[in-house]
Amino acid sequence: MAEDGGAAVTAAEADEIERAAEAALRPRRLAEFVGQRVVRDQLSLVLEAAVARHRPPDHVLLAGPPGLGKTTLAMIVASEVGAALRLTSGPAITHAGDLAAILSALQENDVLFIDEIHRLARPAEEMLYLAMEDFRVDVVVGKGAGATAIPLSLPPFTVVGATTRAGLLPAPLRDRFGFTGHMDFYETGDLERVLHRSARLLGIELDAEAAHEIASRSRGTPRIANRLLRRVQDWAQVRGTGVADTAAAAAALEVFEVDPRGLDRLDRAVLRSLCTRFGGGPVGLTSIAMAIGEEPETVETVAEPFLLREGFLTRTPRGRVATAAAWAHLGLTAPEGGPSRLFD
Ligand SMILES: Nc1ncnc2c1ncn2[C@@H]1O[C@H](COP(=O)(O)OP(=O)(O)OP(=O)(O)O)[C@@H](O)[C@H]1O
Repeated sequence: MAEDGGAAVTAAEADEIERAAEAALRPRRLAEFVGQRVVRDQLSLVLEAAVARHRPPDHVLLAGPPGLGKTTLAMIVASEVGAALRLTSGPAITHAGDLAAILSALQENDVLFIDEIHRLARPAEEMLYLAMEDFRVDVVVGKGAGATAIPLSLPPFTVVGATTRAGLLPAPLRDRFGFTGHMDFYETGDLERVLHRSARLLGIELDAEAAHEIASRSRGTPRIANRLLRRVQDWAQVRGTGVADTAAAAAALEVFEVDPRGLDRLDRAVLRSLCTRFGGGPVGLTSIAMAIGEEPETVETVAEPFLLREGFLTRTPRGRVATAAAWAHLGLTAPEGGPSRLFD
């Protein structure tokens, strides 16, 4: 049976199982964090300097596509400086009052992780500037003309913000971060190291060729690599020899519809709609998202960065355009004078 057991599980339970499996594989210290050498070196300097000065580190912004390790790094920041971590997210803070409650409960040196910080509501954003710069929050008491702002000073703390869309952050907020780490997709070799580490933690025997096969189909993303490893583990235990070998990897990846270039259903749906419904583009992101029944943000943050990087898609001022590689990958013929003409 698969790791989520034979009994029916709800979608929420399945999510919970995935989250727990993910949490068990998180590196706890910077030295265990594989890849992202530039960000790791920069962060290591910032954290060591803060520890030497006995002061909380500067606020840190982590930018990059989902699943590259932003939450993991936020946890590492807290553990490296021996601080407690508080977690929240932009969408969870619907009123400035929610943020005021979180800020006023902070203890000295705490690390406050704000995921999807680009989705903070404007009044909360303004409150955050003040808190990050002056360690102060104005608590508004009363309503209308009688409302008064009572300043409340906060202990020194560190904000670690994560965003998939750094461009959406207003400049005043971006400027309050002393350090921005730009996270990029992982090289296959780094993902192989992530997989070997995860296999050890999961108690799976993983051979080198299988690790390479899984890594090269993981879209440069450790979260995906770990998820595929668990599916290969399922296949190996149920249908194979128990060892995550090349046969298990190839079979499991086929079952879960991950193609040899690492494209999954969403990626292929984006490319297919671009080619077959919109003649290869140019077409707007919203039209593509509507055609495949997805949110524009999902297409933009989950599928598009990988498709751009792999050269299946380009962005032009008039919209998204499928490249010759996209047509070829789908086994389709580009229209006469097709994509190449569009790049003139
Ligand atoms: N450098 C790494 N080394 C080993 N494992 C990693 C690394 N980066 C991420 N992971 C693993 O990938 C998974 C996803 O990481 P994480 O949740 O930190 O990503 P994220 O960037 O915060 O994603 P999102 O923004 O979607 O929440 C975790 O299980 C973590 O163990």
